[in-house]
Amino acid sequence: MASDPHNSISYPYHARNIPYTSPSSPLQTLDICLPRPLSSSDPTSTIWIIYIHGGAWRDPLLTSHQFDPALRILLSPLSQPTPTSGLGRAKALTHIAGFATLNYRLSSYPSHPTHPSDPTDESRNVRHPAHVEDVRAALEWLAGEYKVGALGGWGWVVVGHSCGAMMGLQLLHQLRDIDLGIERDMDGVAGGLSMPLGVVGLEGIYDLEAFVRNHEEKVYREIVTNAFGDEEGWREASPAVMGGFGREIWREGRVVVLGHSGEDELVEREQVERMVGRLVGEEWEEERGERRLLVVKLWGKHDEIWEEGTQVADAIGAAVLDLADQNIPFKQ
Ligand SMILES: N[C@@H](CC(=O)c1ccccc1NC=O)C(=O)O
Repeated sequence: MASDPHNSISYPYHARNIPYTSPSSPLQTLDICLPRPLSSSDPTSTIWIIYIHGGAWRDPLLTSHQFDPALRILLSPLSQPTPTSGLGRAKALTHIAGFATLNYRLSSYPSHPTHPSDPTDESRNVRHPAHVEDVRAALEWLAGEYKVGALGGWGWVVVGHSCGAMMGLQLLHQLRDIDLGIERDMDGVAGGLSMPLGVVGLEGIYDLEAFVRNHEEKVYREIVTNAFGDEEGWREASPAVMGGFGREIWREGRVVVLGHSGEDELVEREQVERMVGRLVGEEWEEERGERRLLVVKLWGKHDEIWEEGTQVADAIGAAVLDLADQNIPFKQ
């Protein structure tokens, strides 16, 4: 563990529960980890990783901590059993300046067995686009505070699990909408925040209509209606339906990693297939090229993916190493 002689901060440095809005609810907070002093992470060769947890937009027990197992693995890559994956992770870590894992306001969940939502608690009774607006607020805070996605600062990759994967892509829609009417400068930065260099989606939901149609259990319709209102808004919220990830809109985009496990008991494979179809239709390339789509097969159940952590770490590693191999400066 290194330490900084000037202010005795030790590394890896962790800061938790930082509010990113003002006023802020306990859910509008984020956790940060810096593997080394930022002065030792050059923005031309390092990026930030931003994690968005899952939990069907409503589960109060799934939080920013969902990223902790993967973070632990990424921070100590050589302590892992398989030397080859350890080496890959070690190399990936050299290209990471910081990690942020986000909390965001949730939709209601009055039937939760241990932590039911109270109708007077605004932070547990929101509807789309409030969840992703919180994610955007977190990014704006990171841009102001840490120069993530800011001019002269660091590029970033957004990573999400389940509904968090959908939110990562919806965030691009949000940023694009802010962009409309705003002149982009030479470095592609508008409104003080650039688009990400990449997206990693794991066990993701990408098409709400298909998600509800593909499951008989009525909880699926409940979850989606609760988070998005009635059906007329579902298509517009679904990244696999709406697209908008092509070169002309997402100019900075260079890598997308989509992972799905055949053992996922909650989210069906068709979700990732629809998203892949959309991206291929927008000129993302599976084999090679500068807009790379990596589709990875994962193992384990829906939540086992983040609980176990190695596959989250390796999907992030794959995105980071792909960016590094493209040999284009990461800088914003
Ligand atoms: N634990 C969640 C369930 C959940 O997360 C979920 C259920 C079905 C399909 C996807 C899910 N999560 C996506 O973020 C709940 O209690 O609502």
